[in-house]
Amino acid sequence: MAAIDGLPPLREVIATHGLSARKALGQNFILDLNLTARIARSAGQLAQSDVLEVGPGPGGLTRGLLAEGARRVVAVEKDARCLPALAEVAAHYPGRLEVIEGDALTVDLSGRLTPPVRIVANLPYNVGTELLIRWLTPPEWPPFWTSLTLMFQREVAKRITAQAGDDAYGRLAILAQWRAEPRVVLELPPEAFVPPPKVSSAVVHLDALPGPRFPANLRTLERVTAAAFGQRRKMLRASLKGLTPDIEAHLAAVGIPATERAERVSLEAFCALAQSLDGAN
Ligand SMILES: C[S@@+](CC[C@H](N)C(=O)[O-])C[C@H]1O[C@@H](n2cnc3c(N)ncnc32)[C@H](O)[C@@H]1O
Repeated sequence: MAAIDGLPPLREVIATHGLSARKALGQNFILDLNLTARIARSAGQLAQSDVLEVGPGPGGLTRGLLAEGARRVVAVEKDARCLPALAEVAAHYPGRLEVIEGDALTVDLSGRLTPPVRIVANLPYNVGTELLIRWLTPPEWPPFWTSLTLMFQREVAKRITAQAGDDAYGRLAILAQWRAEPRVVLELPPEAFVPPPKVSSAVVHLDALPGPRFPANLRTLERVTAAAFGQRRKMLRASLKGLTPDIEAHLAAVGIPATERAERVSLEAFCALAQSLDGAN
């Protein structure tokens, strides 16, 4: 029996195309089309947007995005075995799905997407974190994307949304919250995937801010937070002394106690410290 979008159910697609999940590619598929539709809806205004989907696999989330009205979807998939299944989705939605066989870490997408661009992905966790950092650190801001809606291991989702004082607070929270507005929109148990992974997952949605939340130079902010969180249990006057001999004066200038530890310092205070180190205050 056809699924709600008129295409075959995903279990049938997987059986027809012999898509046994490959661990090396982080393949944990979502086969429930109600769930992929929910994830697609959490990406926001799809009707006016081009969507970059990374890792479409057998096409469950792709179908959700198209059924929910995405203007166009450009999908990058590394596993060539998935291409025939994705071609069937493309035929069902003429002119709206372009599938690129390639590695999301190296593929050239220039000229393929028209703003506003929303990025949506259920990716292997390591690839997802690397891409998130890359999407948050382009040389120019605002970036080419309007929002990111990404599946992560629940622990990583916590690291992205953590506040000063939380155990999970660190460089990822600072970077994500400096340039974007992240929030967890959905939590998923292992059983939501086939095969089930060992850990729970969460979908994080990040809206790009028009400009950084507080002024700071990206490279300086990264240097400061790398040093501070590299030795997160140490007092800042110790963990940051490698940056400049007069670190205590800079800390005092921006009102951060020299005895404070990185995990208790707000994003705003880290930005002020970066500005002070750059002579901008
Ligand atoms: C967790 S599965 C999700 C598949 C599908 N989106 C879903 O929700 O059921 C991850 C997908 O990403 C693909 N993938 C893994 N590494 C990739 C990479 N570097 N570039 C593009 N796709 C990749 C895998 O082949 C797989 O199809």
